[in-house]
Amino acid sequence: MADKIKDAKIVFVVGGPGSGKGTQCEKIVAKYGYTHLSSGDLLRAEVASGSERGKQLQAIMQKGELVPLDTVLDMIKDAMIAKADVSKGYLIDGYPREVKQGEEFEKKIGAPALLLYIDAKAETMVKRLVKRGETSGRADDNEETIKKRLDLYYKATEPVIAYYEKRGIVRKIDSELPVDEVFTIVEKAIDELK
Ligand SMILES: Nc1ncnc2c1ncn2[C@H]1C[C@H](O)[C@@H](COP(=O)(O)OP(=O)(O)O)O1
Ligand SMILES: [Mg+2]
Repeated sequence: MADKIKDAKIVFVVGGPGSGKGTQCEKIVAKYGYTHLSSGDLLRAEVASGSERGKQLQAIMQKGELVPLDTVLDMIKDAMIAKADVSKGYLIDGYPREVKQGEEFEKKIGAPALLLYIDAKAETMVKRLVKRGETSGRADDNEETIKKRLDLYYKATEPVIAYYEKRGIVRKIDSELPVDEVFTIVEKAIDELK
């Protein structure tokens, strides 16, 4: 399996909830033809399927907590294999959420070539999420859960950035700017990979 995807670029897309990861990933897909895998979307699809596993996941996500590592990693891996023959690159959006998740990913799948750190202020993220909550239908886009997700982001996910910074693969993206300006910075980071 690792063989099948070893030539494809792996990009981790890391940032707080509402920072704009999904928005930028969509634009990368449109321009570069990468495969976008959002761990949250994969999990929500499982919930929507109504399976027993989905029900357990929903309870965890509603509380703003992290779901078990193996569950997420298996889903990402299956989704990557499914696209292995056509994919030039993979955007792994919303994963790793903690350093351990990154280590496990590398053991089972491969090393990232780049980490896009989508950076916005807490205040900005809250505003965007509350707004997104008006239409997203996401059970976790409410103020109480948003606060928990932000706390968990600062505690568990920021160390991920420090971990990969040591390898020199982190590109910090100022996501306070308008979407298209953010993308201009993103494009430079992706173009460096070629
Ligand atoms: N640079 C930007 N300026 C203004 N709004 C933005 C933005 N990037 C994203 N948004 C909006 C779109 C969404 O409604 C909301 C959250 O964006 P998202 O891409 O869904 O975030 P994430 O996937 O990181 O949780 O904020
Ligand atoms: Mg998202």
